[in-house]
Amino acid sequence: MVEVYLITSIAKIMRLKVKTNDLDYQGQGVTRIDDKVTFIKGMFDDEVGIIEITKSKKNFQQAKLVELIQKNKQRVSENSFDYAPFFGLSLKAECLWQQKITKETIKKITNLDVEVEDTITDGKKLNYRNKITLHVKHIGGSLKIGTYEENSNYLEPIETHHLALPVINDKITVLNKWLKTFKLETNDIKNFTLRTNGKDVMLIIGIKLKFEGTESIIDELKKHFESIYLNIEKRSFENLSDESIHVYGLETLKMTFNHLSFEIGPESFFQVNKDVAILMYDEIKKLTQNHTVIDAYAGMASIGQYIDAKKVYAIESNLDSIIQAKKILKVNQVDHVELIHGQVEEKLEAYIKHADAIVFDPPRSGLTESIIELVKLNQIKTIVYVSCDLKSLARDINGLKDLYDIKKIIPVRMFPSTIHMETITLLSLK
Ligand SMILES: C[S@@+](CC[C@H](N)C(=O)[O-])C[C@H]1O[C@@H](n2cnc3c(N)ncnc32)[C@H](O)[C@@H]1O
Repeated sequence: MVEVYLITSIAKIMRLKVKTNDLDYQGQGVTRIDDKVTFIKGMFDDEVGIIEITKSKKNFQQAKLVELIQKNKQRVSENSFDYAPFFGLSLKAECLWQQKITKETIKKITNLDVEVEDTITDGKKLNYRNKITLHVKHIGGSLKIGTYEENSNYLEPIETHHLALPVINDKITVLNKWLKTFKLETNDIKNFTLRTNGKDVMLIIGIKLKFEGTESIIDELKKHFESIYLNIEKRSFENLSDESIHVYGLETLKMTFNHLSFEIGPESFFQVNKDVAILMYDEIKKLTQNHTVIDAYAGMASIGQYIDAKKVYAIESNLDSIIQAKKILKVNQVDHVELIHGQVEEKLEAYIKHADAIVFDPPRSGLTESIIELVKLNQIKTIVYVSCDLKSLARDINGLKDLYDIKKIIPVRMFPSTIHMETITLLSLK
């Protein structure tokens, strides 16, 4: 029985003492209060704490931790950040949680009981991201950079981003200092994206409009960055649109990736955690050895170039990635990869007959029904499905399960200390 009692009730603030018994897929402690499931931000499972209810709905409640009284044995710190809720949890517990939610999500959506393998990890907790976007807002009379709290427009100013590589943090210090010195009036800077190859740093300044003073800002920042782009907003409020204008220094950053190298532009897709991406690609390499492979959603065909396949057909819709990939194939002396520019939905049919394996690495939305039908129609033998979203992965497995068995499913701790992860699933034709 969960111990719950009212500590205070002033106006609408309710403080309760509770014990959690589960850790949900958002990394929040879970308990029941008056038969309502309650999710508590800041708590893990098996903890006692004083909480405050922040939202109450018919079937569930949302709460936040006010004071931790008894901690989970796997808690290694009481600190946490909105963008890194698992900062306080041990490596072991984080990996087990990834296995647990993988198993549960697959079971819930497909009704299949799967054995989930050990999580792939390099053991790092912090300072791994080679790309970070920081938002910009006027606070207390000056521009501040920081991250937005989830589902809010409150900007938390930061001096350091704990997930970013140290070289990026050096530049965050530079940006903070610069914003303090040059009291900018503009409301037109939306964000700063910083990308690095570990040495050089590219700054992408996201702006709404080119405003008076843009040139002098660039002149000032030139002293501190190896490469600068302006990214002018089109219609959406997405981080990067197609409108990136090179204004200073290197046009691309050279990124080494084991025996390969890549040129990263402001919009090229590249794995944000390079060391773990190499571990993930090593696993994909084992699963596709000597096959004729379609690398679907290929980016710069980085998987296709990395694996030991007889032949790879790499399909990618982003032209910039295809252009970069074309240049880099020569540099990497890779001749087994054929690049195909276009949507997987349109191009797969023409190439599927030549292949005996497909590597799918789609965006969060996963595959379309037409792609699943095409795969089933062609009875492709091996599918390696790399996913960054468990729900769409499970939905797609559900569509394939009458013809395919899950042979392996491995969580990949690509984004340590956060609730985000990747998985590699090996599916074989029955
Ligand atoms: C998760 S990334 C994977 C990139 C690559 N496999 C890697 O490991 O670097 C997904 C890629 O799919 C591309 N993409 C998104 N929708 C697509 C579609 N319908 N057809 C082809 N490519 C698509 C994106 O441009 C992006 O490069």
